[in-house]
Amino acid sequence: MGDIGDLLSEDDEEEDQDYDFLKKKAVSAFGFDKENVIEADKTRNANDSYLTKTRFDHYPLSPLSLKAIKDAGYETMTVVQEATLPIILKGKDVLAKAKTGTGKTVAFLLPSIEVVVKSPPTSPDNNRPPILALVICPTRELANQAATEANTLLKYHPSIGVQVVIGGTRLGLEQKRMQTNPCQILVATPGRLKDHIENTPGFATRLKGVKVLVLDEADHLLDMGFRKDIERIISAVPKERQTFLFSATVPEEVRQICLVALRRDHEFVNCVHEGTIETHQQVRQMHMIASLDRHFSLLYTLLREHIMDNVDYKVIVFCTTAMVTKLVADLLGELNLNVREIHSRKPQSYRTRVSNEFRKSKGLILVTSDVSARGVDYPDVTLVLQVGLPKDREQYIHRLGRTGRKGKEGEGILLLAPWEEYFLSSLKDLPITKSPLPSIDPETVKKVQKALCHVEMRNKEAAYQAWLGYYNSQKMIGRDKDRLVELANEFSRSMGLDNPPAIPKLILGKMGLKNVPGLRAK
Ligand SMILES: Nc1ncnc2c1ncn2[C@@H]1O[C@H](COP(=O)(O)OP(=O)(O)OP(=O)(O)O)[C@@H](O)[C@H]1O
Repeated sequence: MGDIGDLLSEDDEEEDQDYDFLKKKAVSAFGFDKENVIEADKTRNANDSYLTKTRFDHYPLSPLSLKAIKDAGYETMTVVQEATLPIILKGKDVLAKAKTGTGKTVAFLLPSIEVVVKSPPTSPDNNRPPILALVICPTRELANQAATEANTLLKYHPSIGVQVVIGGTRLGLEQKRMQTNPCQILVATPGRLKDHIENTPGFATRLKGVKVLVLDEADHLLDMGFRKDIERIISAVPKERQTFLFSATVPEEVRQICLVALRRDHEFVNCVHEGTIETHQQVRQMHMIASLDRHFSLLYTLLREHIMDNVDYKVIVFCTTAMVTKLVADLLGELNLNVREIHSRKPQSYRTRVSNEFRKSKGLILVTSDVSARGVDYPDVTLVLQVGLPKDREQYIHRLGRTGRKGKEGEGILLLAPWEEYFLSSLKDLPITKSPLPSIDPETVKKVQKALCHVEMRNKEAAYQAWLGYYNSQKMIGRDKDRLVELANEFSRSMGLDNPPAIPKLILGKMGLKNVPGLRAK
């Protein structure tokens, strides 16, 4: 993504759709009132455990799948698996809401594999063998992760194959793999799937065999810039199919939009009981308010304290954009912390390698943009630190959900500037408490300032431009352009710059910031 790409959030966010129009269209088309809402069994989940006592062999699943489940160490079903499997096995569409880290991937993969197992084998001379199950994920890491989980479950199904199509890899390589290897199950990111529909000979024919469509992180797929791609994908698969939409968050406005993908008699399985919180009780949530000029020193202090208190520390630091992520990673590296970075400006091979390394490691800090906000399953993360305004409440919840997985404990800190404090009103139902700021000794301030001097100027320029683009798109901040520029220049000073970097006129034009006082154009 070029410079302009940084003005958008990671996923090419488009202008918010006109929800009212879509809501009316969806409700009139499908009759929202037909939806049947099922609350997962409350009694089982009294202590907020993610596991039930129900064994997988309680259900008529393929013995080969059960064998793989046993090998994977999955002894009993999680709440969402127990709640959705019987409904899916009855052939119904499902919209499922369940907390982060509670096994949603297996919940949709297991029944998808059952559909494949029960489908008649394709004749070997069919050079367009049908793709029977299509799983859509919003990010590349998530697609790779879901494919890996699928392969775990397919351990004893040698004739069933999973393929992955994601951006950042050569289209031709993916075409070859899908042609030469079994591909009854395809896991894809929306943009790259659309590429194949439009450019891979015979691919559209193969999609006509789809019996199961899964939208993982469904609310994200339906509300961001993905919408058009998702609608294109839905039009490319048969209407006669089962559809599963899964997420840890299902905001009301998305409930309506889900109807463009689901049958009117679908079931809404809600594993987050009414009146309970959408985050995990065992995850301690704090927020801190500090002026921008203290953020880098505070971040360093908080990380050092966490490292000293947790020998097996494993930290994720979320930043607002790819370029701010790069700046923070460079700074923390200069401060000799053990840091890796993942964002959209890194090549896919690098992202995959770092993602796999972080999954297996402890004693590591991953600085990342929202490409790692949802779904990625990194075991034993001890702290999630969110620096600056999350895109919205849902993104805060998903980011926090990178810790506290599988019932484990965890910690979340949200670091905001005073003018970002309004965001907390969207979290008021969550157990997030205000934490006093740790004391920052003058030596630390000096050390951070010195480290900042070693961060390349072009990284600071890119971070400044991306910062401006991000906050320009946040309604509460971006609507007062003069104030936005004042705040951006405060951010510029926090990077140690005496003068804010100049920004190309074209970019300023795109942002609607031409001639705003305080900006330098080039
Ligand atoms: N029945 C089970 N028993 C034990 N562990 C399980 C079971 N099912 C899945 N898991 C494991 O639980 C972890 C979390 O699963 P998964 O990543 O699917 O969570 P999720 O609900 O999709 O989270 P998110 O909302 O963040 O996407 C994974 O490591 C997975 O292997």
